[in-house]
Amino acid sequence: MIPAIELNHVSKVYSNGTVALHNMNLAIQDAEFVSLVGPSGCGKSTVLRIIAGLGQMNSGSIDWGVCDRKLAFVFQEAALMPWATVQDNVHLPLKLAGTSKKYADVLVQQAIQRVGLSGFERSYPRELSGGMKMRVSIARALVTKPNVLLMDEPFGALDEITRSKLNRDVLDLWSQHRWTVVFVTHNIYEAVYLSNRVIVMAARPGRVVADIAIDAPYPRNEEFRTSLLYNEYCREVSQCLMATMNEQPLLHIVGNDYSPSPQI
Ligand SMILES: Nc1ncnc2c1ncn2[C@@H]1O[C@H](COP(=O)(O)OP(=O)(O)OP(=O)(O)O)[C@@H](O)[C@H]1O
Repeated sequence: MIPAIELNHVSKVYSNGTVALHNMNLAIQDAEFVSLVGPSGCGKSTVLRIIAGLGQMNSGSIDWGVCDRKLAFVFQEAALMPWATVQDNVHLPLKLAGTSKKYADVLVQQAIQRVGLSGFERSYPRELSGGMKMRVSIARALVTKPNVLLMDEPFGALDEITRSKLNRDVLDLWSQHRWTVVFVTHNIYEAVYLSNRVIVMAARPGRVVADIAIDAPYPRNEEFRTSLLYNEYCREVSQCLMATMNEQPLLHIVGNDYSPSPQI
């Protein structure tokens, strides 16, 4: 099967010499829910930005197996326009795309309803909780009917209960729409709960160190969260993460270039 997104030997060095990614390979299948976890600075956001075309790679390539590719990005900050209502915020990408007002109104209403915010169309961001703002942000991503959803720690700033609720809602939406999802999180429990696969990355330079299939059926519910299987997967991911923390850097910077660290 041709992967929906395939990173081949992708490397990224920022202009200040930081080797954010080195020789990263990752194949994501159509309709897969894949989470990236790893220590701070290991390049998770860089991967998302490169997939989204928001950043250039220095070497390597991305192959796309998705026909009619439509990407949407959800950031950690809801980044809503404070002066605009919920419906106007959700309408923004359609306005930018020049979608007719009549069709856009239908899409906006559908997206707001999907994220459970019906009745709040005319509310302003200041009148919403953190979780509701994040729902608006998700609605704004969904309104364009994406087939690839890139989420960069979308629930990192939320309390645990709100995060759990949004996790369930995202899984419900995903089971209906079957987007290909690449989800960045620091939270092992969230990653295991949501994903078909958890990719563990290490830092300096950013690279994949483990690819763990979460072999548990969907729909996943509270029963799964309290199961032995879930706990075992969380422990496995956690152990991989701990192992990455104890590693020595593999690369060092030489001018604007980088090369393997000398073996000691
Ligand atoms: N624009 C930039 N210029 C220079 N270095 C950058 C830039 N953006 C990121 N970096 C560096 O690249 C590395 C990877 O950053 P990135 O944000 O992708 O990591 P991350 O795993 O998403 O981190 P976090 O979990 O803290 O959000 C880090 O060392 C970071 O300091």
